[in-house]
Amino acid sequence: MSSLFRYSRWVSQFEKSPLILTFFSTATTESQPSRPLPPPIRVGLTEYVGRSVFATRRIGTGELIHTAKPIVAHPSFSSLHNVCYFCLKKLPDDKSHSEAYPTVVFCSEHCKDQSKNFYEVEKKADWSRFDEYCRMQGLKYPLLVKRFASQVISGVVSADSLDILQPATLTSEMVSLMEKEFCLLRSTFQETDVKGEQMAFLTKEWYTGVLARMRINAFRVELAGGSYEDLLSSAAASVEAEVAVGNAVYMLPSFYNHDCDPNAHILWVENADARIKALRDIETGEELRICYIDASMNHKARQTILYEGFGFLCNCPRCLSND
Ligand SMILES: C[S@@+](CC[C@H](N)C(=O)[O-])C[C@H]1O[C@@H](n2cnc3c(N)ncnc32)[C@H](O)[C@@H]1O
Repeated sequence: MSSLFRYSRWVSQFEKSPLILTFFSTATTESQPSRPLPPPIRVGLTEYVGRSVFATRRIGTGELIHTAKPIVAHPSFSSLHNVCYFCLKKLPDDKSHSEAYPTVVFCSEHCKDQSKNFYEVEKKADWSRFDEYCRMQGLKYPLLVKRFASQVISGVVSADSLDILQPATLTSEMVSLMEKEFCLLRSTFQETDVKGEQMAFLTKEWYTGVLARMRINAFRVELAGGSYEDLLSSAAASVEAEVAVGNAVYMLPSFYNHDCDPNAHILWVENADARIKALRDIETGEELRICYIDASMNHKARQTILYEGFGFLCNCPRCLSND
């Protein structure tokens, strides 16, 4: 069964009954963090832009709508030695290190424990050729696929767990450019004692299907820092953050469509756990949208980036009014 077919099947399930997705996420009243409430949102179909997220009650400006843990996250090359290899939290200076890869550091026993299964698989292999190729080509998503494949081999996630996400349309040229990184990924696992049947999912079709989803759904994780609790400070800090510490894919945040004048905002305070907050009052039934890009750019620049990076012509009210 092809990935495309599986994706279409999910879409037709949505058409029959809009699904309320609550997994990987919690909503809390910030004063009562110990009693998580279901998030005040549902995922449903829109007329023109596939699935989207809708408010199930009125949401106030600045409200934390929900949080989301990554399905898969990986530090960027430049952050490998100063963030936690699992949660991307900045390491204290005495834990940061300059030694060459493969040394990696976890920020806590909890993160080490969470990583135990996939890291046992990952560290069996010599990743130098794969990593060097990705570094030279400036590729970031193959690192996420490497981590996802290690998670699948270790049995903590299933190989089709990202199939529900919308895939990018890949040209045959894009697919052929992926050949080399795919072969390096597979041969690196093949050189270990991982059994053939544990790697049976690792086909070129699987690889391109996962990468097609990451191209559209992965977020650049930019940490705002632990001291920013108020919404405006967090938003400003996220824009000013020097560099992204890594990339991550989430389930629920992947259903938010884009708007150049959004009513919601995604931010990261101290690690790759995402927070979605309301930027203004949102009415029951209203669609929630975030901004995928720098909204301060002009209309033409925004349209170009959204088309080239995400493959769509933005239909938000701001773009439709040529602003
Ligand atoms: C991260 S997904 C959002 C969820 C998606 N609608 C779905 O059904 O899974 C991004 C994709 O949604 C569509 N999309 C999001 N925002 C849009 C917008 N403002 N205008 C047109 N299409 C949009 C595009 O197809 C884009 O590649």
